[in-house]
Formats: sequence, C-alpha cells, structure tokens
Amino acid sequence: MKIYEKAPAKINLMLDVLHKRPDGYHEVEMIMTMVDLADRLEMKELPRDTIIISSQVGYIPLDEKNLAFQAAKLIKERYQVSKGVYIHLDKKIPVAAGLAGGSSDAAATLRGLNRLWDLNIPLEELQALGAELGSDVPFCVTGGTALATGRGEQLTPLPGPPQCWVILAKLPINVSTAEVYGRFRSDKIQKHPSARRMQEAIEQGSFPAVCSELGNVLEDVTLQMHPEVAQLRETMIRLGADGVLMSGSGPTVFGLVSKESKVARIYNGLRGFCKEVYAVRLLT
Ligand SMILES: C[C@@](CO)(OP(=O)(O)O)[C@H](O)COP(=O)(O)OP(=O)(O)OC[C@H]1O[C@@H](n2ccc(N)nc2=O)[C@H](O)[C@@H]1O
Ligand SMILES: Nc1ncnc2c1ncn2[C@@H]1O[C@H](COP(=O)(O)OP(=O)(O)O)[C@@H](O)[C@H]1O
Repeated sequence: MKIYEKAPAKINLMLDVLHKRPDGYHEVEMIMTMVDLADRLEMKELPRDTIIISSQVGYIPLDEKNLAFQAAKLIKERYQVSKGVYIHLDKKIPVAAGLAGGSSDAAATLRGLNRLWDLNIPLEELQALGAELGSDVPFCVTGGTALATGRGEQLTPLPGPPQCWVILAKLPINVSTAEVYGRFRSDKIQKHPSARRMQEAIEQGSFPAVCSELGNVLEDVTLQMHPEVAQLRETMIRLGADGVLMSGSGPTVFGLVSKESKVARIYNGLRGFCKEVYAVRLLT
C-alpha cells in the first residue's frame, strides 16, 4: 500500500523570546500559520525492517539525520512496528529557511505512518512524539494557526488570519537556528511584539491590524549577520507589500499582500535580485 501526505511550510506572524531556560532552549511566544507551499511525501510499506528515504533534491541528508527518518524510527520503536517503510520526499519548501520544512516532513511522516500502519494514535500523542523531534514539529502535526509557547511545543489553536497573498523570498544563505538563538540578547530588544494584540487582530479579522502587529525579535540577529536580508526586506516594503517580516530564524522574508493586482509587480521586482521567490495563499 502507498499513501501520500502534504507537508506545508509555516510562517511566524509574531515571535517573541522571553528568556533562556536552564535546559538551553528559549521560552518563546509565537503565532504561527501555514502557507500553501508544501513538500509531498509518498510512503510505501516494506516487508523488511528498514527505513529508506529518497528525494529529488541532493542537498538534504537521506540518512538518520533526516527528520522524516527520525520520525519513522521513533514511531516504529514506540509502537513496536517491525515492518519497514520507503519514504520519498518531493521537496518544494526551501531548506534551512525558517519555514520548518524538515519539521513539517517529520510531522507528515508521523501522520502518514499512523494511517499506513493503522496505529490509531490520537493527535495529542502524535504531537508529544513530535516534540521529541523538534520544537516546531507539534505545531506541524496539526497545522492551522496557533499560539505556541514553552519552547514552541505548547499550542493554543487560533482562528485563521484574514486570507491574503504571501510572497516568500529566500536568498541563497544558510542560517542555523541554534546560532541565531545563541546570538540573541534580550537586553538589545527595543520593542517586543505582542501575542495578545496579534491574536486580537486575527480574531477581529482585520488585515491592516495583522500587518501592523507583525514582529520577530530574531530578525535583528539574522539581519545583522546578513545585511543582504535587510536589503531584501526593504525592497519588499518599497515594492508595496502591506506587511513584511522575516520568518522564524530566517533567512526567508515574507510579505503579506491583500490586493491580487499588486502580487505580480512585487514578485517580478523581487526576482530581480532573489532567485527563490514564491507567491502563495495562506492555508486557512
Ligand atoms: C525559530 C523557529 C520559529 O518557529 O523556527 P525555524 O526558524 O527553525 O523555522 C523555532 O523556534 C525553531 O524550532 P526548531 O527548528 O524545531 O528547533 P529545534 O530543532 O527544537 O532546536 C534547534 C536549536 O534551536 C535552539 N532553540 C530552539 C527552540 C527554542 N525555543 N529555543 C532554542 O534555543 C536550540 O539551540 C536548539 O538546539
Ligand atoms: N526532511 C528534511 N527536509 C529539509 N531539511 C532537513 C530534513 N531533515 C533534516 N534536515 C536538515 O535540517 C536542517 C533545517 O532544515 P529546515 O527544517 O528546512 O529548516 P528551518 O527549521 O529553518 O525551516 C537542514 O540543515 C537540513 O539539512
């Protein structure tokens, strides 16, 4: 039997870091939502007790470093499954981009193997398994829109933000999430974004309020390391995006745009100096 799962990318509409915890992680407050840019996973049962990963791209690990491999291994061990699985990752989400591509692949693997092997694991249990793989994986298990606290694994579902276009632009720069958190200094923060005000903006369905509440305290860290990301951000504002922010630890910058008539102009303007540009819708 063969099954398919979609693994969409996430963006952080706001991200605040409260403090560093004794376990080395940072306590965060984030509002995350999914966009219609997704990897596609094909999963096929194998009679042998093995996990095989393939992909059409050559720049991700295909061994135990792959998050889909780790998810399959975890579920097999925890639920004593002796069958194997072949997983093909059709990668569409840019890698190490702040869009949680690997985390979403891990979450899709958990959902997919739950179906493939009729394990009937409840969603909350899948999320708890996901938390063992990465801070963003529990959110990716259910998707939608949520307030994430703790190290990102404690989730409160929210309604979807008002529908709009999302223009994503990623320069060919690799950013390590651990390094960005490592360089973060809370005393350097001028203004903290507010989860409460972003939540209100979403609940009111106010697109202008969502745009004005966008904020990410990791942005300054990545922009200082890579000034070209700051230029990209400025260009997106100049081209007329209604709200602009870096997603997660970056380097992807996204622009929210309400009018379809503006999308082509912004997209084409960005393509001038950034090869990877996507114009997608929110997954509400
Ligand atoms: C910044 C965010 C925002 O959504 O996303 P990305 O930019 O990675 O997409 C997340 O907090 C990233 O989540 P994720 O990528 O799953 O991180 P993990 O694998 O759990 O952790 C990678 C490393 O980041 C640091 N880390 C991560 C989460 C957190 N709350 N505090 C941290 O300090 C730790 O150094 C950890 O070793
Ligand atoms: N299935 C996967 N897809 C993409 N990257 C993966 C995957 N599994 C492991 N990785 C590794 O995880 C790292 C972070 O990738 P990714 O999840 O795309 O970043 P981010 O969390 O910044 O969005 C990369 O260095 C990549 O090599």
